[in-house]
Amino acid sequence: MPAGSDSVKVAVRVRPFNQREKNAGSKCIISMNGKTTVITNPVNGDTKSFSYDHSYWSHSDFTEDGEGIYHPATPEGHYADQKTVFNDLGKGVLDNAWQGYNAALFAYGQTGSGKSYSMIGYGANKGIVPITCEELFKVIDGNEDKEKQLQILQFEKEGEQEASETWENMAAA
Ligand SMILES: Nc1ncnc2c1ncn2[C@@H]1O[C@H](COP(=O)(O)OP(=O)(O)OP(=O)(O)O)[C@@H](O)[C@H]1O
Repeated sequence: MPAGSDSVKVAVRVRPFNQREKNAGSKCIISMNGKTTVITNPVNGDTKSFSYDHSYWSHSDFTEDGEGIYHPATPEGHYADQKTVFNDLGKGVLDNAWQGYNAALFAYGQTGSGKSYSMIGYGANKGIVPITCEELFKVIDGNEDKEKQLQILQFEKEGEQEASETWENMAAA
């Protein structure tokens, strides 16, 4: 990554309770304050704090607009929506890619924790990958004087390249 910016960024995101968790009367033991994530032991109230580059509160305090997109319920609300996550994480990866740097973004977490939601998104709530692709093609399409080649690789299993497609902009004069 360019001088002056961090080479690695780590972010944590907490999703809303699913129906099973709601039915079970679950209590959220995570709280977030700025970049800090705090876990509270429900038995004795002990807390442990961890600091990351970003701690995203997406557990509550959101509202759904007419298109089905989730936003903070109030202008000063701390709910982290998809656009916020893209602006903080995806945009930097894209900017670095344009400058010729290799960049990688991966999601880690247990099943159902929200990896696909953040990376791909569901319905109108597009995740980092589709927003990044939109931005990528906006720039490529507006740059008709240059020849560009975009290669999409999909890895299903470690080390195994399942599919490879090449998209070329041959508009160069
Ligand atoms: N930030 C969020 N806001 C609203 N809903 C969310 C959020 N993150 C996850 N969800 C919802 O939680 C459910 C589980 O999320 P998701 O499918 O992304 O998990 P996953 O980690 O990719 O799971 P798996 O490893 O099993 O594929 C989905 O119904 C998704 O819509």
